Amino acid sequence: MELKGLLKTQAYINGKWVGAASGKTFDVTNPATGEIIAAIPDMDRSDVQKAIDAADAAWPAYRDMTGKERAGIMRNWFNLMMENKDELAYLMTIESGKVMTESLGEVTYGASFIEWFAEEAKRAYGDVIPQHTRDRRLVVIKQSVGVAAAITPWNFPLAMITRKVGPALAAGSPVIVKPPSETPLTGLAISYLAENAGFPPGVYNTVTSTNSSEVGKEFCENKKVRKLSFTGSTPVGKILMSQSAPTLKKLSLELGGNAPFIVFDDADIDAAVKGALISKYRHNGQTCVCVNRILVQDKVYDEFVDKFTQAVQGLKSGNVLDKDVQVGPLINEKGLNKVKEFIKDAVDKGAIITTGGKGTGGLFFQPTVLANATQEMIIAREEVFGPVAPIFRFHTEEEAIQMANDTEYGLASYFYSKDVNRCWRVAEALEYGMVGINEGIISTEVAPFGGMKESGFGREGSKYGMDYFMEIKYLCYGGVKS
Ligand SMILES: NC(=O)c1ccc[n+]([C@@H]2O[C@H](COP(=O)([O-])OP(=O)(O)OC[C@H]3O[C@@H](n4cnc5c(N)ncnc54)[C@H](O)[C@@H]3O)[C@@H](O)[C@H]2O)c1
Ligand SMILES: O=C[C@H](O)CS(=O)(=O)O
Repeated sequence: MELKGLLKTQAYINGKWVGAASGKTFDVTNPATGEIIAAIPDMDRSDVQKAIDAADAAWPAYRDMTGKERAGIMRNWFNLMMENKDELAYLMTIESGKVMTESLGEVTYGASFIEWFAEEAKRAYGDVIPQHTRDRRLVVIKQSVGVAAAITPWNFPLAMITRKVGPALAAGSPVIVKPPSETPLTGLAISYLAENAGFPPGVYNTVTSTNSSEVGKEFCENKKVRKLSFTGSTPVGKILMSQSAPTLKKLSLELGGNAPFIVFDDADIDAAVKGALISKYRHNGQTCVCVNRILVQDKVYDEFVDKFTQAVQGLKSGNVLDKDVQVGPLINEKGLNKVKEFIKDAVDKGAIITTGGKGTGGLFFQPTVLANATQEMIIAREEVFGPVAPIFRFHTEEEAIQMANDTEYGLASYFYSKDVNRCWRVAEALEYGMVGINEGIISTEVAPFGGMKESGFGREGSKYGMDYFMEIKYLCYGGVKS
């Protein structure tokens, strides 16, 4: 696979490809090989201010377009992403270490948000309200919120961007994207496709920087930015929320998780093993909705541990560019060391490694299963963000729900049971924004993605997604002669 023109090494502001005013750059490296892929602009606040000014200047004309006109440009962009799927996936794999099959899947998943919101752009319906007096007429309209900034994480270099800019662009809001310094190249590539799709200059902007806290402060403090949508860790989400208070910035926060995966004794165990495997080891365990804790009812605990261990041992490692490889590297040393630290803590507190537990060179680590896990272990309370599955034992439904909810996070959760009444009871009792019932993969553009508690607030995708980038305005017409 060769790069045919989607490797962009400059940032994209106001319809132009530019470097940092300072001339500074930073390297993007391949986590699977350690090789440098490219050097790209290391921007500061003055560069970001230029992007914000360009977006603000483009806003009036863009918001005055009809939803149908915006939809046409978005449809072009969706088509270009799909036409360039292989090259986008290749770029994503070499900069993120995501195995090729998952990168191909992410391009389709990420592009689906543009397809979905191109359609939603034509349906930003308001209301006509039956008037409360004879001489008035009441109408509600929805309008673009204004310039929207997006800060995104490294684990989904394309989909976390399109899940934000899709509703914004559909609503008539120009965007400034700050992709992660670990994986910015895919974001720059889709900026090039956005340019070719026909977005007017200033409507779509991408700034690149290792000075993420400075960029974040500019987004929070600059009054021209009306909306900030962030996806990343909970600690950073809290920083942004406190920084946004002085300007009362509209916020959407998609933050960390600690997903429970409950297996009841009436579950289809083979289906539960399959669901837990794909949900846990997707992107090497580096997704916010990956299973972080597997809770298995006493009667089926040993059967599940045995079958799940065997399934994990069947996962194929190797060259992440090969389409049959399922296990890639961790994103960096910090991620690798966190995995090792969590395993050591668990083993010191009584966990038993049934498979894995060792590094295999570089940033690669064996998919690992820990039996005999307990609530005292760090891995019970924090997302490991790596290929480690701790398996906890429980006795009653009430205990399972208590264990599952015993966390400050509330993003995704999963459980397997064939008892319909139990399914309703448990689904309603789990304190999570999303619940997979006999299913380990739940994310889709047609359903609302998001969490509660310290996993953040707001929803992305679905018919609800655009409302986070729109203002609701009430018009009251008086003096109407009946
Ligand atoms: N809820 C979701 O949809 C979702 C999706 C993906 C990842 N995540 C979470 O993200 C985390 C992993 O991603 P990560 O390591 O990139 O997270 P991170 O919070 O370290 O970084 C996310 C983004 O924020 C930027 N950033 C870092 N510090 C900042 C600051 N002080 N001000 C402004 N921006 C700052 C980074 O450069 C990056 O672009 C995990 O906790 C995972 O659960 C959540
Ligand atoms: O890691 C976070 C992503 O939101 C996961 S998913 O691709 O949306 O399931």
